[in-house]
Amino acid sequence: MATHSKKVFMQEVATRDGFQNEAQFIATEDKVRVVDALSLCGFAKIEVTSFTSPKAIPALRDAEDVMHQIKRQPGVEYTVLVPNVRGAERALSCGIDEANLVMSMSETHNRSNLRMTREQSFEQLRQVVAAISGSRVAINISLSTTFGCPMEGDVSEDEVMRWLDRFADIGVKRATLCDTTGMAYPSQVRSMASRAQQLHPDMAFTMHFHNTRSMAQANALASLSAGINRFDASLGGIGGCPYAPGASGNACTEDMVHMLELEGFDTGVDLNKLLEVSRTLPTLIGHDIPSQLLKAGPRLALHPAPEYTRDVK
Ligand SMILES: CC(C)(COP(=O)([O-])OP(=O)([O-])OC[C@H]1O[C@@H](n2cnc3c(N)ncnc32)[C@H](O)[C@@H]1OP(=O)([O-])[O-])[C@@H](O)C(=O)NCCC(=O)NCCSC(=O)C[C@@](C)(O)CC(=O)[O-]
Repeated sequence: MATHSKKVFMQEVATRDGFQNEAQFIATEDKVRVVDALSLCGFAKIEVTSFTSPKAIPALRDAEDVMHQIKRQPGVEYTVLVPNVRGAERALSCGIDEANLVMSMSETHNRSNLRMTREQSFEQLRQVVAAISGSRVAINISLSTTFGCPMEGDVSEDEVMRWLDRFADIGVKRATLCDTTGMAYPSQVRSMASRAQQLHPDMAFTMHFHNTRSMAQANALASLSAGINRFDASLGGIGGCPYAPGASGNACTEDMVHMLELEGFDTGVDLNKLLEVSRTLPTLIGHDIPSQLLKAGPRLALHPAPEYTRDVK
């Protein structure tokens, strides 16, 4: 099952998953500046924004403007979050590379986040897939609460596989298994990842972890051991779903890249450039960020020894 490939695809989500959760509106030009800087860091994909209801997510109400103003770099895929047909129409008018569809594996979180039953969501997304299929725009489905729901508890593997089957049946070839509020743990991740790939060997899977309970890095390694090498992560570790109680920061991109590179994986991401962008975040969003690497530096960022060490005989 495990591919043992050393290539890892990093997919940056801070300007969508991170900024959606900020109380203070981030100016459009600042969002564009961050996306443009991230575009030069070596990511496979950047989730720029979301085409959700501005009443639900006021922080991203400038989605069209951001999409029209960013400077796209060759080799980077630009994706956006799409919850319904209206969102897809808006997104397609902006020349997206990928529509990242979203629905939850738990009924309660779907109702909370998207104000639809899962069946209603699926019907909306089915129409989106039918409209986009055959065009140059790729389609990904992000399955929220795959590893547990903060309101319902555990979600069974069978339930996740049932929805994966339904999306595969309508032609979706990319799927993200999302741990919305950091409930996933490594053996659960290995089991879910193995079964999903066994049932859908032609589907490209991504893992989307939150570090709510400090298990994101362990879960990333568990995913790799099960053969999944695509990861969403968020600059500075910011983010979370505003409609999931207890949601907090995503897996932090720089912390993950640092660990994966030490483990011999090729992430393609320039860690120094990334840290430069991360360093601008606290001022931009007006608060501290969870990033450990920004505080500590890479493991060989050494400190001068205290003067007195020279006199110790
Ligand atoms: C799904 C809806 C729209 C339903 O919201 P609703 O209020 O039930 O929508 P509606 O269809 O009844 O429409 C109400 C109004 O919204 C408008 N509307 C409707 N759709 C759109 C749209 N796309 N864009 C712009 N406007 C829209 C629509 O036109 C109408 O306007 P009005 O007539 O009142 O002027 C809403 O609940 C919504 O936008 N929810 C998104 C919530 C969200 O973004 N959550 C965070 C992202 S998901 C996440 O973070 C998890 C993830 C992906 O990271 C993975 C993980 O960790 O799990």
